[in-house]
Amino acid sequence: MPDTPPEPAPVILGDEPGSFPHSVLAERHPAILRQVGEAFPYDPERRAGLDALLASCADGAIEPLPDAADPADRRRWAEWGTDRYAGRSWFDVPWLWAESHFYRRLLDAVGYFGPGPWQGVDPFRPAKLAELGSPETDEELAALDDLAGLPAEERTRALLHGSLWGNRADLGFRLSGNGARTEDRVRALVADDSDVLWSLLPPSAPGTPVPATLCLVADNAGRELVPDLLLVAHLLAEGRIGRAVLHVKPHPYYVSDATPADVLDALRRLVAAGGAAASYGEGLWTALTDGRVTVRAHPFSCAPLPYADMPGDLRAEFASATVTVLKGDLNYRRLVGDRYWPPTTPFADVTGYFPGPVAALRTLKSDVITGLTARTEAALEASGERRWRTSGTHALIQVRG
Ligand SMILES: O=P(O)(O)OC[C@@]1(O)O[C@H](CO)[C@@H](O)[C@@H]1O
Repeated sequence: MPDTPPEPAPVILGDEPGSFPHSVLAERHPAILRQVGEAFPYDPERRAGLDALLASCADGAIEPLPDAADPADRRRWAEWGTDRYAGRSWFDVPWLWAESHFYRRLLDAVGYFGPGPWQGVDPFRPAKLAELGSPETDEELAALDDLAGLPAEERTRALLHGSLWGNRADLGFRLSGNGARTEDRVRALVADDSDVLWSLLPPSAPGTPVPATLCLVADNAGRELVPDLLLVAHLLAEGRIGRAVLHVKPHPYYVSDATPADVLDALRRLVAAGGAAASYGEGLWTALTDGRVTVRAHPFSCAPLPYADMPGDLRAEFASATVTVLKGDLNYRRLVGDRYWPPTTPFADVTGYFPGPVAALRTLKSDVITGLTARTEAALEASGERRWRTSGTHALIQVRG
C-alpha cells in the first residue's frame, strides 16, 4: 500500500472537439434525448423539458436542480457541485461530473420524480426489457447447462468472465463452448489479477461456516446484471462467500445502469429460464429471502464524484466486506479517478484510499486506464487499434488486496 497517493494527473474534461469525452457530451447525449423522446408518448410539458435540456447540452450552462426537486436532492447536488459549477459550460467541468449531471437533469425533464403520470417511470426501461428478453439472452442462459459438467474451477472462471464481458453485453461464459474465443478473450485482457481475487475468496469445506462477504457494485441491467447475479449465486453455492451485498442505483442512470427493479427483472428472468439458470436463480431468490444477499441503493451511487469522496457510511460498508468488486467502465472511472493517468500508474496507488480489498471488472469504454505493465502499454499502442481504450474490445480484472 503506497504511503502517499500518486501526484494527481489532469482531470478528463469534455472540452476538446474531436475527443471521445467531447463526442459523448456533444453527440451521444442529444441522441439519448431523442431516443427517450421517441420511446414514450410524453405530454407537451415533458417534451418541452427534453427540448430545453437538448438546447442546454449544445451551448447552455450548468444549472442547479429545479426548485420543484426534492429538497434533500437539491442539497446533495449543491454539495456535489451545482453551486460550484453553476453558469459554466458542460464542456468546462469534469467530464464525469457533466455526464452524471446530464442524467440527473434528464430525469427531471421526463418527470421521473413526479408528481404526475411519469413518476417512477424509467425512461430507459424499454431498452432494458428488450435486451433482457432478447434471443441472445435465451442462448446465453441455455449455455449455462454446458457449464454444469465442468470442474468447479472452470465454472468459476467462466462465470467470472461472464460477469466481466457482460459489461460489454457479450456474456463470456459462452467461452467454455468455444475454445477459440477463450484465447481471443484472454488476449483482450490488458490486466488479469483474478488469482488474487480468488485468494481473497477461497472455497470453504462443505458444512463449515463461510466468513467471506462480497460487496458487488453493479453497473448495467439486463445482460450484464444477469451474469453478475449468476456469479454471486455460484460463489454462494461454492462456499466462496457466505454473504453478498449488491449495490445498484437508487434511480435510472447512464441509460442502462441497474436499479432495484432491474434486479427483480433479472432474477425472474433466471428463475423462468429453466435448467442451470433457474437453479442459480432459485438459489439467489432463497438467499435474498434469508438475508444472505441484500440489495442496496445508496444515493452516492448516483453522485457525479469519484469514490474517493464517498461518505462515511458507504466507506464503512465497503470496509466491512472481504472484497468489494466494482463492475464496468463508469465505476472504474469513479474508483481510480477520471484522470489522464499514465497507463502504468499502479492500480494499488490510485485505489489506496479505498477501504478494504477492492477489485475492478471492466471493459474499456473510456480514456482512463491504470495498472498496465510497460510491455502491455507498448503492445496496445503498437497494435494500431487506436480505440483500444474506448471500443470495448479490451477488458481488465484488477485487484488491490
Ligand atoms: O459503466 P459502463 O456502462 O460500462 O460505461 C459507461 C460509460 O463508460 O460509457 C461511456 C464512455 O464510453 C460513458 O458515458 C460512461 O462513463
